[in-house]
Amino acid sequence: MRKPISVAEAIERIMTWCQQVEEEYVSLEQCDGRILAQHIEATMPIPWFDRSPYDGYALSAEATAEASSSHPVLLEVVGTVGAGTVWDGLLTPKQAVKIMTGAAIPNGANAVIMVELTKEIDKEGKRFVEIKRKVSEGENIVRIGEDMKQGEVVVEKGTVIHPGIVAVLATFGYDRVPVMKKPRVAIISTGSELLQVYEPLEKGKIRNSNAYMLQAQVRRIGGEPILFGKVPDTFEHTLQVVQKALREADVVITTGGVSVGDFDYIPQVYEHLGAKLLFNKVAMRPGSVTSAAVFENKMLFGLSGNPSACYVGFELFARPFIKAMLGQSRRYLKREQAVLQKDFLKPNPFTRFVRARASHHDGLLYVEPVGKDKSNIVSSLVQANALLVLPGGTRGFQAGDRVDVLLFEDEGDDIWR
Ligand SMILES: Nc1nc2c(c(=O)[nH]1)N[C@H]1C(S)=C(S)[C@@H](COP(=O)(O)OP(=O)(O)OC[C@H]3O[C@@H](n4cnc5c(N)ncnc54)[C@H](O)[C@@H]3O)O[C@H]1N2
Ligand code: MOO
Ligand SMILES: [Mg+2]
Repeated sequence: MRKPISVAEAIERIMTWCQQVEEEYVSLEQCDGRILAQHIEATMPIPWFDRSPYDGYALSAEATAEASSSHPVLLEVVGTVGAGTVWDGLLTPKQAVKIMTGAAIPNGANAVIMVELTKEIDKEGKRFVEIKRKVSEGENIVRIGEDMKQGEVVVEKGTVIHPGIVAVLATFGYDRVPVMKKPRVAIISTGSELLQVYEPLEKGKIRNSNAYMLQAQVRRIGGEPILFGKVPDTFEHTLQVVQKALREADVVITTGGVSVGDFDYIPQVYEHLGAKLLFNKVAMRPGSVTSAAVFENKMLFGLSGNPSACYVGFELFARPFIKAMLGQSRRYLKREQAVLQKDFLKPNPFTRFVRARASHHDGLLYVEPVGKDKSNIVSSLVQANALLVLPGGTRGFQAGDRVDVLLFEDEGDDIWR
């Protein structure tokens, strides 16, 4: 007899065994999608020199104090400076330097006027710029540190590196980027009925779909999946491959063979290894037989063989564990309230996680169950972007009811509620 525990209790038992992975360095070109292992602190102010945001003329604002359309001011243009070059002299109040966007402000200048507001005039072989309005001190100058101040934490560790963060890393000269090592996650499919996806079908056999589904789920959260293929349902074969996986990976996930059938060997494998069983029954549907055990500080997840139960088991248990290994605080599926769009009248003796599609309309989140809801179903995983959570002990829900949903693609929550 197996004793069911709640999902919350199962998560708690797992999470106490979680250890963060080490960090490693990858090139800037390869860092997107990885998880930052250190805070990124501004090592200098950005920009680090005063610069012009426009093409125009750098000048001393005082010289334009009396300028108007009836009394234009003429300043002598003593040079031109483009981005990347520097005008070395010291500007006097009667002078201006033509300046381009991104160029450093010359010494002596304290404002820039846009080229559209000026006219350049040639007089006795000299260049002058005509200015018909007052320019204030500091106008059109991007100041040192305006973007980022020295010492400021710009990106926190644990953040998934996205294109904007790549830009910040390049700005500070990160040629190599400290990221969390990817946890190596072994994936073992058990089942004598399983075929390679390319093998011809035979009566009673099916293709191994769970392995590839799990591989994609592991990748989606930043882990490194390692496929250990499929094993026939014998104790020896199953034990052997689990032992090999324990040697080579940080986390071991098996699918199938975890229930009470004659050829379900995962419970015996845990026992033979002397692994510490954390649970072997969770009060939930699908995936009530989901199990977890610890061997030499490595987590073994025994997920159901049924595809939808396997998918849900991964998202509820393996996902937060792997994300925590990666140092991410938002490790749990994001939970939100939504309006149910269709009746779901089945009673829920255990907490039920229904594959569903959530979508926003006019600021409200709506959710509807998708496809067939049995745990052996694959097709409903196509449309699902969320799980509808129907608490154990409830009798059924009607369209219009407020329900909880867990969102697959969201950044996630810090806590399991
Ligand atoms: N007497 C009982 N029988 C069952 C119970 C129960 O409580 N009492 N629970 C049922 C439920 S619910 C589930 S879920 C399954 C869980 O079984 P296992 O985790 O042991 O998985 P298997 O028996 O190995 O396989 C179940 C099902 O999934 C198919 N499968 C397995 N691996 C794959 C794969 N890699 N890719 C695609 N499909 C796979 C397999 O062929 C079976 O049809 O137990 C119920 N029975
Ligand atoms: O473990 Mo089964 O998927 O509960 O239906
Ligand atoms: Mg079975």
